[in-house]
Amino acid sequence: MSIPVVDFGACSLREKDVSEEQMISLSKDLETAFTEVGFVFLKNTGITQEEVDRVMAISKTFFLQPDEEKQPFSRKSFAGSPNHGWVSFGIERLNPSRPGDLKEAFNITSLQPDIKWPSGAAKGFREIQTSFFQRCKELSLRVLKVMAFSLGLDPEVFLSAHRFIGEEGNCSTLRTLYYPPVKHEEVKEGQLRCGEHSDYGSITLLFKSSVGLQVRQRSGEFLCAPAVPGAVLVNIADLMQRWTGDHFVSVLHRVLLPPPGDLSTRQSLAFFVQPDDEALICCCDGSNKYPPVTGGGYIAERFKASYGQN
Ligand SMILES: O=C(O)CCC(=O)C(=O)O
Ligand SMILES: [Fe+2]
Repeated sequence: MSIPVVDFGACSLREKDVSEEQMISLSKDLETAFTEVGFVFLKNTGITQEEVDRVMAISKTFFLQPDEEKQPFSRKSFAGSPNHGWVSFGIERLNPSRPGDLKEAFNITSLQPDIKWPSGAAKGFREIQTSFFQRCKELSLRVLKVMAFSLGLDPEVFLSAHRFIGEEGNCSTLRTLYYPPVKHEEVKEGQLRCGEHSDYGSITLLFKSSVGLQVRQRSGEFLCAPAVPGAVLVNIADLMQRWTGDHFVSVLHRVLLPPPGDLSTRQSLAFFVQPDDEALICCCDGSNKYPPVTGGGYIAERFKASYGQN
C-alpha cells in the first residue's frame, strides 16, 4: 500500500473550530494510514511552502559555512540539553551496522533564553527556527487530538502528556538536515544518506526538498515516498506504537543516495514530537501489553542504546 494523502484542511492551523462530522471523517483517514502504513501525507495543514523554504534557506546558509564557524554550536556543548546543537558530517549512524550517514544536522531542542545561537552569516537563524518550531508544535497538537479521537479516547489523552513542548521538561526537537552532493568515488560500502531507523517519540512531522526517502512496507520491501508539493509527511514513532499497544505502527525508513552523477543537495526538516519527561505512558487500550514508562526515561534509554557513551 502506498502512503495515503489526506486533506487536513478541516483542522488546518487557519481554522478555529472543527465540526464533529469533519473530525469523524479525518480521524478515520488517519487511523487507516497509521495502522496500515505508519506514514501519511497531510495537505492543507496551514504551514505554507514559503515558511518551509525560509527555514531551509537559513539552514543552508548555516551549513555552507566552514566547520570552524559551526563548531561552537556542536551537539553536547549545551549544558542541560544534550541533544541540542550541530551534528557534523558523517558522524551519526541511524543504522549502526552501516558507515556514518552522509548528512549533517542541527537539532533545536532548547528554546531557553540563555542558549547561544548562530549569527553572522546565518543572521535570523534563531527567529526563523524558533517560529517554525512553534508552528510545528501547534500542528502536532492538532494531529495528536485527531489521533486520540480516532481511537475513541478522550481527546486530551495524548495532549495532556505533551504540555511542555518547547519548554524545560520536554525534549521535542526540530531538526534541520543537510545532505551535501554525494561524491560516489568516496562512498563506503553500504553507506547511505540516512540509514534504516524508526523514530523514538510520539510522532514526527517531515518536510523535505526532494525525493530519496524510502519507507518499509509490511511485505518488508522499501517503498519510495513520492514528492507531494506542500504536504507534510507525518509518521508514527516507537513510543506511540507502544502507547497504542501496537495498533499504530512505527516503521523503518531511510534516505538513499542519489544516482551516480547526480550532484544535487537534499534538505529536510524533521519535527520529532516527544511526550513530557514526566508523563507516564501506559497502553491506552488498557491491555498493559508494555509496562508503564515515563517519556523522559524511554527516550534516555533509546539514546543510550544508539549513541553509547557519545
Ligand atoms: O531526511 C529525511 O527525509 C528523513 C530523515 C529522518 O528520517 C530522520 O532524521 O529521522
Ligand atoms: Fe526518521
